[in-house]
Amino acid sequence: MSKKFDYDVLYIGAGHATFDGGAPLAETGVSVGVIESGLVGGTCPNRGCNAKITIDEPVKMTREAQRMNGILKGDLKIDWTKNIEHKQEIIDVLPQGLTDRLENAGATIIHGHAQFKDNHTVIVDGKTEVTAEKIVIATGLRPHRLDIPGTELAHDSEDFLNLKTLPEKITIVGSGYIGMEFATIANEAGADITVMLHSDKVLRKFYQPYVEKVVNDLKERGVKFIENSNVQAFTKTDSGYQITYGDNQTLDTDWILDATGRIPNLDELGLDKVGVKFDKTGVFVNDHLQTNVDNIYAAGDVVSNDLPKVTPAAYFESKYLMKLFSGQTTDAIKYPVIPSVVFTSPRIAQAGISVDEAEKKGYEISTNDLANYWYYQVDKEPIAESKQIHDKDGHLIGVTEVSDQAQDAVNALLPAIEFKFDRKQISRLIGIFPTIGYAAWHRA
Ligand SMILES: Cc1cc2nc3c(=O)[nH]c(=O)nc-3n(C[C@H](O)[C@H](O)[C@H](O)COP(=O)(O)OP(=O)(O)OC[C@H]3O[C@@H](n4cnc5c(N)ncnc54)[C@H](O)[C@@H]3O)c2cc1C
Ligand SMILES: NC(=O)c1ccc[n+]([C@@H]2O[C@H](COP(=O)([O-])OP(=O)(O)OC[C@H]3O[C@@H](n4cnc5c(N)ncnc54)[C@H](O)[C@@H]3O)[C@@H](O)[C@H]2O)c1
Repeated sequence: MSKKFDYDVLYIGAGHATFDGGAPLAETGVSVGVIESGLVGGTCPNRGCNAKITIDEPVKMTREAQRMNGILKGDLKIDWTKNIEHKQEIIDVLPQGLTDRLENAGATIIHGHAQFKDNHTVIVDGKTEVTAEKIVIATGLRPHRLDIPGTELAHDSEDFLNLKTLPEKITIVGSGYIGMEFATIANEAGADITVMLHSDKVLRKFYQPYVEKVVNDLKERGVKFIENSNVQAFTKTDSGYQITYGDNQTLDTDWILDATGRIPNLDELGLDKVGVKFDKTGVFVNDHLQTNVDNIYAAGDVVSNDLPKVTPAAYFESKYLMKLFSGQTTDAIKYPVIPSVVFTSPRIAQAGISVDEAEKKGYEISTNDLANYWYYQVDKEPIAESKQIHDKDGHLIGVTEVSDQAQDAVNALLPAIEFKFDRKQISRLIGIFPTIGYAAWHRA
Protein backbone atom coordinates (compact mmCIF):
# COMPACT_ATOMS: atom_id res chain seq x y z
CA MET A 1 0.00 0.00 0.00
CA SER A 2 0.95 3.69 -0.32
CA LYS A 3 3.57 5.34 1.92
CA LYS A 4 2.05 8.80 1.34
CA PHE A 5 0.15 8.28 4.59
CA ASP A 6 1.02 7.57 8.24
CA TYR A 7 -0.84 4.24 8.07
CA ASP A 8 -2.19 1.90 5.47
CA VAL A 9 -5.28 1.28 7.61
CA LEU A 10 -6.52 3.47 10.47
CA TYR A 11 -9.28 2.20 12.75
CA ILE A 12 -11.40 4.60 14.80
CA GLY A 13 -12.40 2.70 17.96
CA ALA A 14 -10.66 -0.25 19.61
CA GLY A 15 -13.52 -2.69 20.19
CA HIS A 16 -14.04 -6.15 18.72
CA ALA A 17 -14.78 -4.61 15.31
CA THR A 18 -11.18 -3.40 15.32
CA PHE A 19 -8.86 -5.66 17.29
CA ASP A 20 -10.06 -9.08 16.10
CA GLY A 21 -9.04 -8.23 12.53
CA GLY A 22 -6.67 -5.30 13.16
CA ALA A 23 -4.07 -7.37 15.01
CA PRO A 24 -3.81 -10.17 12.40
CA LEU A 25 -3.85 -7.50 9.67
CA ALA A 26 -0.81 -5.81 11.24
CA GLU A 27 0.88 -9.24 11.37
CA THR A 28 0.64 -9.44 7.57
CA GLY A 29 2.88 -6.34 7.31
CA VAL A 30 0.10 -3.81 6.65
CA SER A 31 0.72 -0.71 8.79
CA VAL A 32 -2.16 -0.29 11.22
CA GLY A 33 -3.13 2.61 13.48
CA VAL A 34 -5.93 2.51 16.06
CA ILE A 35 -7.44 5.60 17.68
CA GLU A 36 -9.38 5.00 20.92
CA SER A 37 -10.97 7.63 23.14
CA GLY A 38 -11.75 5.28 26.02
CA LEU A 39 -10.56 1.86 27.14
CA VAL A 40 -8.94 -0.45 24.59
CA GLY A 41 -11.36 -3.33 24.03
CA GLY A 42 -14.43 -1.08 23.85
CA THR A 43 -17.84 -2.10 25.16
CA CYS A 44 -17.83 -5.90 25.30
CA PRO A 45 -14.88 -6.57 27.65
CA ASN A 46 -15.11 -3.40 29.74
CA ARG A 47 -18.82 -2.65 30.15
CA GLY A 48 -20.72 -5.32 28.21
CA CYS A 49 -20.50 -9.09 27.75
CA ASN A 50 -17.52 -10.02 29.95
CA ALA A 51 -18.53 -7.74 32.81
CA LYS A 52 -22.18 -8.80 32.65
CA ILE A 53 -21.57 -12.55 32.46
CA THR A 54 -19.20 -12.36 35.45
CA ILE A 55 -21.82 -10.79 37.73
CA ASP A 56 -24.44 -13.17 36.33
CA GLU A 57 -22.52 -16.31 37.31
CA PRO A 58 -23.54 -16.29 41.00
CA VAL A 59 -27.12 -15.55 39.88
CA LYS A 60 -27.17 -18.69 37.75
CA MET A 61 -25.56 -20.69 40.56
CA THR A 62 -27.98 -19.41 43.21
CA ARG A 63 -30.92 -20.36 41.02
CA GLU A 64 -29.48 -23.85 40.57
CA ALA A 65 -28.79 -24.18 44.29
CA GLN A 66 -32.37 -23.17 45.12
CA ARG A 67 -33.61 -26.06 42.98
CA MET A 68 -31.23 -28.44 44.72
CA ASN A 69 -32.57 -27.41 48.11
CA GLY A 70 -32.70 -30.52 50.26
CA ILE A 71 -29.73 -32.04 48.44
CA LEU A 72 -27.52 -29.02 48.98
CA LYS A 73 -27.70 -27.68 52.51
CA GLY A 74 -27.65 -24.02 53.55
CA ASP A 75 -29.03 -20.87 52.06
CA LEU A 76 -26.84 -19.21 49.40
CA LYS A 77 -26.94 -15.42 49.13
CA ILE A 78 -25.16 -13.07 46.74
CA ASP A 79 -22.79 -10.54 48.29
CA TRP A 80 -23.26 -7.73 45.77
CA THR A 81 -20.14 -5.78 46.67
CA LYS A 82 -17.92 -8.86 46.43
CA ASN A 83 -19.58 -9.84 43.15
CA ILE A 84 -18.75 -6.43 41.64
CA GLU A 85 -15.19 -6.64 43.01
CA HIS A 86 -14.78 -10.07 41.39
CA LYS A 87 -16.06 -8.67 38.09
CA GLN A 88 -13.55 -5.85 38.32
CA GLU A 89 -10.67 -8.29 38.91
CA ILE A 90 -11.74 -10.25 35.82
CA ILE A 91 -12.04 -7.26 33.49
CA ASP A 92 -9.29 -4.95 34.84
CA VAL A 93 -6.57 -6.83 32.94
CA LEU A 94 -8.38 -6.95 29.60
CA PRO A 95 -7.50 -3.50 28.14
CA GLN A 96 -3.78 -4.11 28.72
CA GLY A 97 -4.00 -7.63 27.28
CA LEU A 98 -5.70 -6.31 24.16
CA THR A 99 -3.23 -3.40 23.91
CA ASP A 100 -0.40 -5.96 24.00
CA ARG A 101 -2.17 -8.07 21.37
CA LEU A 102 -2.38 -5.09 18.98
CA GLU A 103 1.07 -3.66 19.71
CA ASN A 104 2.86 -7.02 19.57
CA ALA A 105 1.30 -7.49 16.14
CA GLY A 106 2.86 -4.17 15.07
CA ALA A 107 -0.17 -1.87 15.34
CA THR A 108 0.10 1.61 16.90
CA ILE A 109 -2.52 2.74 19.42
CA ILE A 110 -3.25 6.45 19.64
CA HIS A 111 -5.30 7.54 22.65
CA GLY A 112 -7.79 10.32 22.03
CA HIS A 113 -11.00 11.32 20.29
CA ALA A 114 -10.94 11.13 16.49
CA GLN A 115 -12.67 13.50 14.11
CA PHE A 116 -12.45 13.49 10.30
CA LYS A 117 -10.74 16.42 8.60
CA ASP A 118 -10.89 14.94 5.10
CA ASN A 119 -11.26 11.44 3.72
CA HIS A 120 -7.63 10.52 4.47
CA THR A 121 -7.07 12.65 7.59
CA VAL A 122 -8.33 12.37 11.14
CA ILE A 123 -7.62 14.89 13.91
CA VAL A 124 -7.04 13.46 17.39
CA ASP A 125 -8.25 15.56 20.35
CA GLY A 126 -8.44 18.58 18.04
CA LYS A 127 -4.63 18.70 17.79
CA THR A 128 -2.75 15.91 16.04
CA GLU A 129 -3.37 14.98 12.41
CA VAL A 130 -3.16 11.30 11.47
CA THR A 131 -3.41 10.19 7.85
CA ALA A 132 -4.23 6.84 6.30
CA GLU A 133 -4.92 5.23 2.96
CA LYS A 134 -8.01 3.50 4.34
CA ILE A 135 -10.04 4.42 7.41
CA VAL A 136 -12.44 2.11 9.28
CA ILE A 137 -15.23 3.62 11.38
CA ALA A 138 -15.68 1.19 14.30
CA THR A 139 -17.02 3.53 16.94
CA GLY A 140 -19.83 1.31 18.26
CA LEU A 141 -22.91 2.42 20.17
CA ARG A 142 -23.61 4.31 23.36
CA PRO A 143 -26.68 4.29 25.61
CA HIS A 144 -29.75 6.11 24.35
CA ARG A 145 -31.13 8.48 26.97
CA LEU A 146 -34.81 9.35 27.29
CA ASP A 147 -35.57 12.89 26.20
CA ILE A 148 -37.68 13.80 29.25
CA PRO A 149 -37.30 16.19 32.20
CA GLY A 150 -34.86 14.79 34.76
CA THR A 151 -33.24 12.33 32.32
CA GLU A 152 -29.85 13.11 33.92
CA LEU A 153 -31.09 11.48 37.16
CA ALA A 154 -31.18 8.07 35.47
CA HIS A 155 -28.21 5.74 34.99
CA ASP A 156 -26.95 3.53 32.18
CA SER A 157 -25.76 -0.09 31.92
CA GLU A 158 -22.16 0.85 32.72
CA ASP A 159 -23.26 2.57 35.95
CA PHE A 160 -25.19 -0.58 36.89
CA LEU A 161 -22.16 -2.80 36.34
CA ASN A 162 -20.15 -0.50 38.65
CA LEU A 163 -22.67 -0.23 41.51
CA LYS A 164 -20.69 -0.74 44.73
CA THR A 165 -23.82 -1.35 46.78
CA LEU A 166 -27.15 -2.58 45.49
CA PRO A 167 -30.00 -0.05 45.86
CA GLU A 168 -33.09 -1.48 47.59
CA LYS A 169 -35.55 -0.37 44.92
CA ILE A 170 -34.49 -0.26 41.26
CA THR A 171 -36.70 0.84 38.37
CA ILE A 172 -35.68 -0.22 34.87
CA VAL A 173 -37.10 1.62 31.88
CA GLY A 174 -36.99 -0.68 28.83
CA SER A 175 -37.49 -4.41 28.50
CA GLY A 176 -34.92 -5.36 25.85
CA TYR A 177 -31.69 -7.30 26.38
CA ILE A 178 -30.21 -5.00 29.01
CA GLY A 179 -33.46 -4.37 30.88
CA MET A 180 -34.23 -8.08 31.22
CA GLU A 181 -30.70 -9.32 31.94
CA PHE A 182 -30.16 -6.69 34.63
CA ALA A 183 -33.66 -7.20 36.10
CA THR A 184 -32.78 -10.90 36.52
CA ILE A 185 -29.42 -10.17 38.15
CA ALA A 186 -30.61 -7.44 40.53
CA ASN A 187 -33.73 -9.41 41.53
CA GLU A 188 -31.70 -12.47 42.48
CA ALA A 189 -29.27 -10.26 44.41
CA GLY A 190 -32.19 -9.00 46.52
CA ALA A 191 -33.36 -5.69 44.99
CA ASP A 192 -37.02 -4.78 44.53
CA ILE A 193 -37.36 -4.44 40.74
CA THR A 194 -39.92 -2.70 38.55
CA VAL A 195 -39.61 -2.89 34.75
CA MET A 196 -41.41 -0.17 32.80
CA LEU A 197 -42.37 -1.25 29.28
CA HIS A 198 -42.76 0.98 26.25
CA SER A 199 -45.54 -1.27 24.95
CA ASP A 200 -46.96 -4.58 26.17
CA LYS A 201 -44.05 -6.61 24.74
CA VAL A 202 -40.89 -7.76 26.44
CA LEU A 203 -37.87 -8.85 24.35
CA ARG A 204 -39.73 -8.38 21.10
CA LYS A 205 -37.01 -10.10 19.02
CA PHE A 206 -37.48 -13.41 20.86
CA TYR A 207 -40.18 -16.11 20.59
CA GLN A 208 -42.95 -14.61 22.73
CA PRO A 209 -44.27 -17.82 24.39
CA TYR A 210 -40.73 -18.40 25.75
CA VAL A 211 -40.45 -14.76 26.81
CA GLU A 212 -43.73 -15.21 28.72
CA LYS A 213 -42.23 -18.14 30.63
CA VAL A 214 -39.27 -16.00 31.70
CA VAL A 215 -41.48 -13.02 32.59
CA ASN A 216 -43.91 -15.17 34.62
CA ASP A 217 -41.00 -16.67 36.54
CA LEU A 218 -39.65 -13.19 37.32
CA LYS A 219 -43.13 -12.07 38.40
CA GLU A 220 -43.29 -15.03 40.81
CA ARG A 221 -39.95 -13.82 42.18
CA GLY A 222 -41.42 -10.38 42.84
CA VAL A 223 -40.43 -8.41 39.73
CA LYS A 224 -43.17 -5.97 38.70
CA PHE A 225 -43.87 -5.09 35.07
CA ILE A 226 -45.73 -1.93 34.05
CA GLU A 227 -46.97 -2.13 30.44
CA ASN A 228 -47.42 0.89 28.13
CA SER A 229 -45.81 2.94 30.88
CA ASN A 230 -45.36 6.21 28.96
CA VAL A 231 -42.58 7.50 31.21
CA GLN A 232 -42.70 11.32 31.35
CA ALA A 233 -40.30 12.63 33.98
CA PHE A 234 -37.79 11.79 36.70
CA THR A 235 -37.57 14.02 39.78
CA LYS A 236 -35.41 13.99 42.90
CA THR A 237 -37.21 13.52 46.23
CA ASP A 238 -35.95 13.70 49.83
CA SER A 239 -35.41 9.96 49.98
CA GLY A 240 -34.73 9.06 46.35
CA TYR A 241 -36.41 9.61 43.00
CA GLN A 242 -39.91 9.77 41.60
CA ILE A 243 -40.99 8.63 38.15
CA THR A 244 -44.03 10.24 36.55
CA TYR A 245 -45.67 7.93 34.05
CA GLY A 246 -48.94 6.86 32.44
CA ASP A 247 -51.89 9.04 33.31
CA ASN A 248 -50.01 11.23 35.83
CA GLN A 249 -49.17 8.26 38.05
CA THR A 250 -46.01 8.26 40.16
CA LEU A 251 -43.56 5.64 41.36
CA ASP A 252 -40.93 6.16 44.07
CA THR A 253 -37.61 4.44 43.61
CA ASP A 254 -33.98 4.50 44.79
CA TRP A 255 -32.26 4.10 41.42
CA ILE A 256 -33.32 4.38 37.77
CA LEU A 257 -31.78 2.43 34.90
CA ASP A 258 -32.46 3.88 31.45
CA ALA A 259 -32.28 0.77 29.26
CA THR A 260 -34.09 2.18 26.26
CA GLY A 261 -31.59 1.08 23.61
CA ARG A 262 -28.22 2.10 22.18
CA ILE A 263 -27.40 4.63 19.47
CA PRO A 264 -24.42 5.00 17.09
CA ASN A 265 -21.36 6.99 18.19
CA LEU A 266 -21.28 9.26 15.15
CA ASP A 267 -22.26 12.75 16.14
CA GLU A 268 -18.79 14.08 16.99
CA LEU A 269 -16.96 12.26 14.23
CA GLY A 270 -17.13 14.93 11.52
CA LEU A 271 -18.76 12.64 8.95
CA ASP A 272 -20.34 15.68 7.30
CA LYS A 273 -16.83 16.89 6.37
CA VAL A 274 -16.20 13.79 4.28
CA GLY A 275 -19.75 13.14 3.10
CA VAL A 276 -20.10 9.61 4.55
CA LYS A 277 -23.79 8.70 4.52
CA PHE A 278 -25.42 7.68 7.78
CA ASP A 279 -28.60 8.10 9.79
CA LYS A 280 -29.72 7.38 13.35
CA THR A 281 -29.37 3.62 12.74
CA GLY A 282 -25.68 3.85 11.79
CA VAL A 283 -23.31 4.12 8.84
CA PHE A 284 -24.47 2.88 5.44
CA VAL A 285 -22.13 0.37 3.81
CA ASN A 286 -22.16 -1.84 0.73
CA ASP A 287 -21.51 -5.61 0.66
CA HIS A 288 -17.77 -4.94 1.17
CA LEU A 289 -18.42 -2.86 4.30
CA GLN A 290 -17.38 0.17 2.24
CA THR A 291 -19.17 3.48 2.75
CA ASN A 292 -20.14 5.79 -0.12
CA VAL A 293 -16.62 7.31 0.24
CA ASP A 294 -14.27 4.81 -1.45
CA ASN A 295 -11.50 4.59 1.13
CA ILE A 296 -13.72 4.71 4.23
CA TYR A 297 -15.22 1.51 5.67
CA ALA A 298 -17.30 0.68 8.75
CA ALA A 299 -17.57 -2.40 10.96
CA GLY A 300 -19.33 -3.64 14.07
CA ASP A 301 -22.26 -2.15 15.96
CA VAL A 302 -21.98 1.21 14.20
CA VAL A 303 -23.02 -0.26 10.83
CA SER A 304 -26.64 0.27 9.82
CA ASN A 305 -28.09 -3.20 9.17
CA ASP A 306 -30.63 -5.66 10.56
CA LEU A 307 -28.06 -7.98 12.14
CA PRO A 308 -28.04 -8.51 15.90
CA LYS A 309 -25.67 -5.97 17.51
CA VAL A 310 -23.49 -8.60 19.15
CA THR A 311 -19.80 -9.27 19.55
CA PRO A 312 -19.54 -12.27 17.20
CA ALA A 313 -20.97 -10.13 14.35
CA ALA A 314 -18.37 -7.39 15.05
CA TYR A 315 -15.68 -10.09 15.18
CA PHE A 316 -16.79 -11.56 11.83
CA GLU A 317 -16.78 -8.15 10.12
CA SER A 318 -13.38 -7.30 11.53
CA LYS A 319 -11.94 -10.59 10.23
CA TYR A 320 -13.56 -9.97 6.84
CA LEU A 321 -11.90 -6.53 6.54
CA MET A 322 -8.57 -8.09 7.53
CA LYS A 323 -8.89 -10.52 4.58
CA LEU A 324 -10.03 -7.74 2.24
CA PHE A 325 -7.22 -5.33 3.19
CA SER A 326 -4.51 -7.99 3.10
CA GLY A 327 -5.59 -9.18 -0.35
CA GLN A 328 -6.88 -12.57 0.84
CA THR A 329 -10.31 -11.89 -0.65
CA THR A 330 -12.14 -9.57 -3.00
CA ASP A 331 -15.50 -11.27 -2.37
CA ALA A 332 -18.47 -9.54 -0.78
CA ILE A 333 -19.04 -10.32 2.89
CA LYS A 334 -21.23 -13.38 3.32
CA TYR A 335 -22.63 -13.65 6.83
CA PRO A 336 -23.18 -17.04 8.38
CA VAL A 337 -26.20 -17.66 10.58
CA ILE A 338 -25.85 -15.31 13.59
CA PRO A 339 -27.32 -16.70 16.82
CA SER A 340 -28.57 -14.56 19.68
CA VAL A 341 -29.24 -15.12 23.35
CA VAL A 342 -30.62 -13.16 26.25
CA PHE A 343 -28.85 -14.11 29.47
CA THR A 344 -31.91 -14.17 31.71
CA SER A 345 -32.38 -17.20 34.01
CA PRO A 346 -33.36 -19.35 32.15
CA ARG A 347 -31.76 -18.04 28.93
CA ILE A 348 -33.55 -17.79 25.58
CA ALA A 349 -31.34 -18.54 22.58
CA GLN A 350 -32.13 -18.74 18.90
CA ALA A 351 -30.52 -19.23 15.49
CA GLY A 352 -31.73 -19.46 11.92
CA ILE A 353 -35.40 -19.26 10.93
CA SER A 354 -37.61 -18.00 13.77
CA VAL A 355 -40.67 -19.93 14.91
CA ASP A 356 -42.94 -17.09 13.74
CA GLU A 357 -41.41 -17.15 10.26
CA ALA A 358 -41.57 -20.96 10.16
CA GLU A 359 -45.26 -20.87 11.00
CA LYS A 360 -45.90 -18.37 8.19
CA LYS A 361 -43.91 -20.41 5.67
CA GLY A 362 -45.33 -23.76 6.73
CA TYR A 363 -42.03 -25.40 7.76
CA GLU A 364 -42.03 -28.43 10.02
CA ILE A 365 -41.75 -27.32 13.66
CA SER A 366 -41.03 -29.89 16.37
CA THR A 367 -41.49 -29.07 20.04
CA ASN A 368 -39.24 -30.67 22.63
CA ASP A 369 -40.42 -30.75 26.23
CA LEU A 370 -36.95 -30.63 27.76
CA ALA A 371 -38.16 -30.13 31.34
CA ASN A 372 -39.31 -33.75 31.15
CA TYR A 373 -36.04 -35.01 29.65
CA TRP A 374 -33.84 -36.72 32.25
CA TYR A 375 -30.68 -34.68 31.60
CA TYR A 376 -32.50 -31.38 32.24
CA GLN A 377 -34.09 -33.01 35.29
CA VAL A 378 -30.62 -33.60 36.70
CA ASP A 379 -30.57 -29.82 37.27
CA LYS A 380 -34.30 -29.88 38.15
CA GLU A 381 -34.93 -27.27 35.46
CA PRO A 382 -38.59 -26.20 35.60
CA ILE A 383 -38.54 -24.15 32.39
CA ALA A 384 -36.92 -25.94 29.47
CA GLU A 385 -38.31 -26.33 25.97
CA SER A 386 -37.00 -26.08 22.44
CA LYS A 387 -38.40 -25.82 18.94
CA GLN A 388 -36.49 -27.14 15.98
CA ILE A 389 -37.44 -26.20 12.45
CA HIS A 390 -36.80 -28.37 9.39
CA ASP A 391 -37.40 -27.65 5.70
CA LYS A 392 -39.20 -30.08 3.43
CA ASP A 393 -35.94 -31.93 2.69
CA GLY A 394 -35.24 -32.52 6.36
CA HIS A 395 -32.52 -29.86 6.76
CA LEU A 396 -32.35 -28.21 10.15
CA ILE A 397 -32.92 -24.50 9.45
CA GLY A 398 -33.78 -23.01 12.82
CA VAL A 399 -33.81 -23.57 16.56
CA THR A 400 -34.99 -21.67 19.61
CA GLU A 401 -34.64 -22.85 23.18
CA VAL A 402 -35.51 -21.62 26.64
CA SER A 403 -33.43 -23.29 29.35
CA ASP A 404 -30.47 -22.63 31.64
CA GLN A 405 -28.03 -23.77 28.96
CA ALA A 406 -29.95 -22.72 25.86
CA GLN A 407 -26.89 -20.87 24.53
CA ASP A 408 -24.85 -24.09 24.50
CA ALA A 409 -27.64 -26.12 22.91
CA VAL A 410 -27.96 -23.55 20.11
CA ASN A 411 -24.20 -23.28 19.68
CA ALA A 412 -24.00 -27.04 19.28
CA LEU A 413 -26.53 -26.95 16.43
CA LEU A 414 -24.97 -24.03 14.53
CA PRO A 415 -22.91 -26.18 12.12
CA ALA A 416 -26.02 -28.14 11.19
CA ILE A 417 -27.96 -24.95 10.42
CA GLU A 418 -25.10 -23.15 8.65
CA PHE A 419 -24.09 -26.10 6.49
CA LYS A 420 -27.67 -27.38 6.02
CA PHE A 421 -27.16 -30.88 7.41
CA ASP A 422 -30.09 -33.21 6.88
CA ARG A 423 -31.28 -35.86 9.32
CA LYS A 424 -29.19 -38.56 7.63
CA GLN A 425 -25.97 -36.56 8.07
CA ILE A 426 -26.83 -35.69 11.64
CA SER A 427 -27.44 -39.36 12.43
CA ARG A 428 -23.80 -40.03 11.43
CA LEU A 429 -22.54 -38.01 14.37
CA ILE A 430 -21.57 -39.58 17.66
CA GLY A 431 -21.42 -36.97 20.39
CA ILE A 432 -20.23 -37.01 23.97
CA PHE A 433 -22.95 -38.25 26.29
CA PRO A 434 -24.43 -36.96 28.54
CA THR A 435 -24.11 -33.31 27.51
CA ILE A 436 -26.40 -30.46 26.51
CA GLY A 437 -24.88 -30.55 23.03
CA TYR A 438 -25.72 -34.22 22.68
CA ALA A 439 -29.27 -33.60 23.88
CA ALA A 440 -29.69 -30.94 21.18
CA TRP A 441 -28.21 -33.06 18.35
CA HIS A 442 -30.25 -36.04 19.44
CA ARG A 443 -33.44 -34.18 18.51
CA ALA A 444 -32.21 -32.57 15.27
C1 LIG B 1 -24.45 -4.21 28.85
C2 LIG B 1 -24.11 -4.90 27.55
C3 LIG B 1 -24.06 -6.27 27.51
C4 LIG B 1 -23.75 -6.92 26.32
N1 LIG B 1 -23.73 -8.28 26.32
C5 LIG B 1 -23.42 -8.93 25.19
C6 LIG B 1 -23.34 -10.35 25.18
O1 LIG B 1 -23.57 -11.02 26.20
N2 LIG B 1 -23.00 -10.97 24.02
C7 LIG B 1 -22.73 -10.26 22.88
O2 LIG B 1 -22.39 -10.89 21.85
N3 LIG B 1 -22.82 -8.90 22.85
C8 LIG B 1 -23.14 -8.23 23.98
N4 LIG B 1 -23.19 -6.86 23.97
C9 LIG B 1 -22.93 -6.16 22.69
C10 LIG B 1 -21.41 -6.03 22.41
O3 LIG B 1 -20.79 -5.41 23.51
C11 LIG B 1 -21.17 -5.23 21.14
O4 LIG B 1 -21.86 -5.85 20.07
C12 LIG B 1 -19.70 -5.11 20.78
O5 LIG B 1 -18.97 -4.54 21.84
C13 LIG B 1 -19.52 -4.26 19.50
O6 LIG B 1 -18.16 -4.00 19.25
P1 LIG B 1 -17.71 -2.71 18.40
O7 LIG B 1 -16.24 -2.84 18.23
O8 LIG B 1 -18.56 -2.59 17.20
O9 LIG B 1 -18.06 -1.47 19.31
P2 LIG B 1 -17.49 -1.05 20.76
O10 LIG B 1 -17.02 -2.22 21.52
O11 LIG B 1 -18.53 -0.19 21.37
O12 LIG B 1 -16.17 -0.19 20.42
C14 LIG B 1 -16.24 1.11 19.91
C15 LIG B 1 -15.09 1.90 20.48
O13 LIG B 1 -14.98 3.13 19.76
C16 LIG B 1 -14.57 4.14 20.65
N5 LIG B 1 -14.92 5.43 20.04
C17 LIG B 1 -16.15 5.91 19.75
N6 LIG B 1 -16.06 7.11 19.12
C18 LIG B 1 -14.74 7.38 19.01
C19 LIG B 1 -14.01 8.46 18.45
N7 LIG B 1 -14.62 9.47 17.83
N8 LIG B 1 -12.64 8.44 18.53
C20 LIG B 1 -12.01 7.39 19.11
N9 LIG B 1 -12.66 6.33 19.65
C21 LIG B 1 -14.00 6.33 19.60
C22 LIG B 1 -15.33 3.82 21.93
O14 LIG B 1 -14.69 4.40 23.06
C23 LIG B 1 -15.28 2.29 21.94
O15 LIG B 1 -14.18 1.83 22.70
C24 LIG B 1 -23.49 -6.17 25.14
C25 LIG B 1 -23.54 -4.77 25.18
C26 LIG B 1 -23.84 -4.14 26.37
C27 LIG B 1 -23.88 -2.63 26.40
N1 LIG C 1 -27.04 -10.97 25.34
C1 LIG C 1 -26.67 -10.09 24.42
O1 LIG C 1 -26.24 -10.43 23.33
C2 LIG C 1 -26.78 -8.63 24.73
C3 LIG C 1 -26.96 -8.19 26.03
C4 LIG C 1 -27.08 -6.82 26.26
C5 LIG C 1 -27.02 -5.92 25.22
N2 LIG C 1 -26.84 -6.38 23.97
C6 LIG C 1 -26.81 -5.45 22.83
O2 LIG C 1 -26.99 -4.11 23.24
C7 LIG C 1 -28.06 -3.53 22.51
C8 LIG C 1 -28.79 -2.58 23.41
O3 LIG C 1 -29.53 -3.27 24.41
P1 LIG C 1 -30.82 -2.58 25.01
O4 LIG C 1 -31.48 -3.53 25.94
O5 LIG C 1 -30.46 -1.22 25.51
O6 LIG C 1 -31.69 -2.32 23.71
P2 LIG C 1 -32.95 -3.09 23.12
O7 LIG C 1 -33.19 -2.48 21.80
O8 LIG C 1 -32.79 -4.57 23.24
O9 LIG C 1 -34.12 -2.69 24.12
C9 LIG C 1 -34.55 -1.36 24.31
C10 LIG C 1 -35.86 -1.40 25.05
O10 LIG C 1 -36.24 -0.07 25.39
C11 LIG C 1 -37.60 0.09 25.10
N3 LIG C 1 -37.89 1.52 24.95
C12 LIG C 1 -37.50 2.35 23.96
N4 LIG C 1 -37.97 3.59 24.21
C13 LIG C 1 -38.66 3.53 25.40
C14 LIG C 1 -39.39 4.45 26.19
N5 LIG C 1 -39.52 5.71 25.80
N6 LIG C 1 -39.96 4.01 27.33
C15 LIG C 1 -39.83 2.73 27.73
N7 LIG C 1 -39.17 1.81 27.03
C16 LIG C 1 -38.59 2.21 25.88
C17 LIG C 1 -37.83 -0.76 23.86
O11 LIG C 1 -39.19 -1.05 23.67
C18 LIG C 1 -37.00 -2.00 24.24
O12 LIG C 1 -37.73 -2.85 25.06
C19 LIG C 1 -28.91 -4.69 22.03
O13 LIG C 1 -29.51 -4.40 20.80
C20 LIG C 1 -27.95 -5.81 21.91
O14 LIG C 1 -27.49 -5.91 20.60
C21 LIG C 1 -26.74 -7.71 23.70
